[in-house]
Amino acid sequence: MMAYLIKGVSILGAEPTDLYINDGVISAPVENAEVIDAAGLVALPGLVDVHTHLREPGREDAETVETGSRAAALGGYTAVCAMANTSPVADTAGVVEQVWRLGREAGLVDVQPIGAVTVGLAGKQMAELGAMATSAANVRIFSDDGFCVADPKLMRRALEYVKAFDGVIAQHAEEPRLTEGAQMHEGEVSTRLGLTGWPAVAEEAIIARDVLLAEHVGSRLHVCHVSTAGSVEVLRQAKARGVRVTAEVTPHHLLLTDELAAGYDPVFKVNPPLRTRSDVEALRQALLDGVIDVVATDHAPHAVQDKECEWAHARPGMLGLETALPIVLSIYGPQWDLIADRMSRAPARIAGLAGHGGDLSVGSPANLTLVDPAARRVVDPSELASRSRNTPYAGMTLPGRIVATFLRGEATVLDGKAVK
Ligand SMILES: NC(=O)N[C@@H](CC(=O)O)C(=O)O
Repeated sequence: MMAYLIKGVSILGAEPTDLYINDGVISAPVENAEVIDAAGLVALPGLVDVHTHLREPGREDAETVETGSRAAALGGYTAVCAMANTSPVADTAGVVEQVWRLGREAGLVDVQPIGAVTVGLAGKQMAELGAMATSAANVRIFSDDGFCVADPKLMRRALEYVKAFDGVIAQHAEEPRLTEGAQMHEGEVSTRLGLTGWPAVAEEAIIARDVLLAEHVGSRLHVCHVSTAGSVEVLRQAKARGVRVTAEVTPHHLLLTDELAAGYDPVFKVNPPLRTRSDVEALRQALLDGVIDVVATDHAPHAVQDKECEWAHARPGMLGLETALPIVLSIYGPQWDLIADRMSRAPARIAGLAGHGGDLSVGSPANLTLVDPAARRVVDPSELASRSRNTPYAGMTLPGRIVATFLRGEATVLDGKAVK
């Protein structure tokens, strides 16, 4: 294994220093290390995504574990949690072990499978959560993402069940009766465009119900892709009462608004939908306050035929892994400690991923990324490592180039390029 000397790097914005990597860990100085000139670069703990769609098994035309892992490494990630809405659904020990094994084989990031809450994501019958938890994949997060666990009795039972192994239910909060036929955020713009609306209350009502259920049974709830100002208020109150709830926001909900639907370009169709400017402002503040714990990408690759079609027929979802850090940097600037917390430490804690989200001290696992905050890059969809092209940021100039990423001391990205 190669040893590295990362020369003159700023750890989380501190004074430049030399960082050595040897034998998979941050080490004391060693001889014969490969020197990386890191003047002007910032070292962060490797990013961790609690919400990634890798599409394998089933939709390898949109993404595979390997292509998604490469996109993740290029985005500065060292671990991603793979959502269960594959085909077949990741609702058995067999499927989660398959995804976990594919992640190991790709060897670019740690791929931690998420298990489905219900069989086939159908919301009727609880999946074998225990079997997934005790499998080689060691599943701790369970989610029907793409669908809401709408049945309150089933949600309660799932919350109770995962307590036995300190698991967490990650809820896609969407009251399905309130979003039937929905195409975009319900508001002024949807009225103008004549598209069926997805009202904010459909998200807020489920979060309100679920924090009460989690409180009642004393279990852990995680809320996926929070998108409205009202949801932030529900979460703020629940946290103040001590409910064990965590929440994520996506880069696109921190940046984009429903006005973008006006061109009917399906690249802006996503679930939950892009909201209003005041929602965006509330989400930004909530991430600062810690009411929202993490930035999660909800990286949702889709094949061309599923995206480049009429708005109503297009699948919802956007790419996220390769642009997340630049988007966050463009919003918050060089607040490195905040970025490290919301994109690495907190997600590693939620997902129970020991070895990630560390402090880069000597002896700790060398999971880290080097960023050039001064570099700017125009997003070119054809240059992305993802197998899909559905980025909403095409043509935008974003700050922050990911120069290198290390997974347990092995370089996965060097000079801004994937090593394998
Ligand atoms: N977030 C999305 O817009 N899409 C997700 C699933 C979903 O939440 O609908 C996907 O898997 O494509």
